Amino acid sequence: MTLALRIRRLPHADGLPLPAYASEGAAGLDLVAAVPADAPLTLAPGERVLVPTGLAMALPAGHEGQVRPRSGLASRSGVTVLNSPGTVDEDYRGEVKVLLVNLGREAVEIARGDRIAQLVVAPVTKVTIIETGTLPESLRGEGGFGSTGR
Ligand SMILES: O=c1ccn([C@H]2C[C@H](O)[C@@H](COP(=O)(O)OP(=O)(O)OP(=O)(O)O)O2)c(=O)[nH]1
Ligand SMILES: [Mg+2]
Repeated sequence: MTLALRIRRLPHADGLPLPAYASEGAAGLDLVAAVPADAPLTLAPGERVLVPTGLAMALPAGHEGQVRPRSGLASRSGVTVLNSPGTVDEDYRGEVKVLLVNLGREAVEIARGDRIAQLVVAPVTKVTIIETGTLPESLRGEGGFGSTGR
């Protein structure tokens, strides 16, 4: 099934490709950096930066956008999405931005049009909160954080 994703291009995304699936079966739409052509970003080791995509969107009802790292960029240079997976809410109409962090040992340059992350559109399950004094029993109980062994 294919849903429509309405995207508004902001002026600084002029001439850049819209998010696109890199292959027929790709799960994520690649997002590109909408930084000025004459002012690439340089990410020093340990530095983080909010990178503009130049795009605003209206996600399909009942869906979110997950901003995820690209494994190639991460393995090559150590650059990943700091708040991974970032959450784009269905009702967000501002510019989608990508919070990159350089976990590598060398500075990395991010130029206009570089594919920096990918957006996975996923259904959201909504719940109704019911406060209660007792929870249903379970086999696991309160065991967690390694309780089943290494
Ligand atoms: O990687 C991200 C994460 C978030 N957002 C935008 C869309 C999202 O709908 C909004 C809020 O994100 P989130 O709820 O993660 O941030 P918050 O710190 O809780 O801010 P808010 O108080 O605005 O919800 O910021 C992005 O553009 N990129
Ligand atoms: Mg929030």
